[in-house]
Amino acid sequence: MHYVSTRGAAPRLDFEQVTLAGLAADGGLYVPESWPSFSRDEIAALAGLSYVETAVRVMRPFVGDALGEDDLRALCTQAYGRFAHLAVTPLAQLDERHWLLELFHGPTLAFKDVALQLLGLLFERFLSSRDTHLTVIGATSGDTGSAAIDALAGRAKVDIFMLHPHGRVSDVQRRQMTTVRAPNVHNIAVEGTFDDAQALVKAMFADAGFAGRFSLSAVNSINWARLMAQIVYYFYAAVRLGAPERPVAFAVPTGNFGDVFAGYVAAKMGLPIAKLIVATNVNDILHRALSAGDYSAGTVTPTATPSMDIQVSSNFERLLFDLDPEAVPDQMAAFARDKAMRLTERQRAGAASLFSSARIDADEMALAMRWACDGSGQILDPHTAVGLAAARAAQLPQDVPIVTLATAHPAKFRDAVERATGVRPSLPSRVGALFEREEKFDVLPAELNPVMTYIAERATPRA
Ligand SMILES: Cc1ncc(COP(=O)(O)O)c(C=O)c1O
Ligand SMILES: N[C@@H](CCOP(=O)(O)O)C(=O)O
Repeated sequence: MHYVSTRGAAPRLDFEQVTLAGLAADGGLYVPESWPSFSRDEIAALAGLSYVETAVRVMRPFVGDALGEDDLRALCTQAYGRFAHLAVTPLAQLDERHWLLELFHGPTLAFKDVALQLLGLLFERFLSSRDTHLTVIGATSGDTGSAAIDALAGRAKVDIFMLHPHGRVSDVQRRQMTTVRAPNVHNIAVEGTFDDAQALVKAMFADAGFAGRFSLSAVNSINWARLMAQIVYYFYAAVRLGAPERPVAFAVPTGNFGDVFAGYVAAKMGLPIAKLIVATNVNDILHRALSAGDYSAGTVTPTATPSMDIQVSSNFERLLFDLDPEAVPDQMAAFARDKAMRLTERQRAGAASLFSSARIDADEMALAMRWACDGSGQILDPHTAVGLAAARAAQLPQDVPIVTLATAHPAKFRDAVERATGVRPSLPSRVGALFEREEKFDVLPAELNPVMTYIAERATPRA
């Protein structure tokens, strides 16, 4: 399997190279040259398999020759052995048609663990045979940062620099990052939004001198390996609910479009997905893009779902490329210039065949939380509640089960959950004594030079 850039001007890479590279040198995102395809029989044969076995079957075509099947199995066993639930990503039923896919049983209580626990091991594996030190730079609105730091803390040959928006993540999210004291972990709070942090990360990749000097890599979903690992749970859940015989719909609380793009890939591979429901909060660039073709970034409004307070949605570029590749370089140039661009007719029609979207405000989110709490005793995190509100509003045939991705544990957002439901969820013991540990982070302006200087002073140059 080889990978190409959405901008068409970066080298074609294999899986090992694409994992270590993160972002493409031309500013684009790597995607597989073609989608692997699963027959109905191959999908049916996933029934009854463990999460690890499902992961091996689904990811094998993407990994190609970079790892043998036994090696891939060993890494998955190690990664998912750290999850607090034997099923890794269990389903919970809310009523006769609504289900939750619980993705928060990993070490840092969010869906990011599913991919990042594996990515940490892939980095270690690929670096073990190379004389290279990796400098991982990432941007987080809270969850990617904590999951990436957990996955990389203390690993040899890697430093991680994680940028989060100062004062715009929950206290649990911040402490999960800033109380990790491994010497290879560096937390930077930027005085700006997540979009500012993400733009800084992309600008550092675009600086060939800097990227080359420090061997940069990425843990955000711009890194293909992140998305690959997220495809697995769509197969795992759909097969449990009757696929390939019965199509299943998924409602996905969305910010950077990574999680839902993994669902799109699952559909391209042959999984019968009736609909992918894109749920945004009031920062609704994706809802406007999918419903009206208008991809234009406004200012970011802080909400009770901070992980989705995003107006520049990186992985949307992968969808646009898949639907109309020639249009992408000009569209991205227009977006970089004007913070706005329009989808082509081909992109709109292609997206409409699988996606629907909804913009969920604070009241609708709180209502969904109370509905789940009163009806089935389930306490949802606010992001999951945004997904569920969109799922309940979706127009789909009655016999299609709708799975809402439960992307975080409610205890990560205790204040918002308590405000909506009156219940204050307690933190699972696996996160440790977060509130007793000392925090360490530095605050920097959201400007390229100070951030690059900070990193250059601490990172290990390429060997
Ligand atoms: C809890 C939670 N839900 C939803 C999302 C949105 O996911 P994505 O950025 O892949 O669209 C995030 C952040 O990525 C998150 O942390
Ligand atoms: N919500 C995210 C934002 C970054 O998204 P990613 O999936 O591209 O890493 C977060 O929690 O940091």
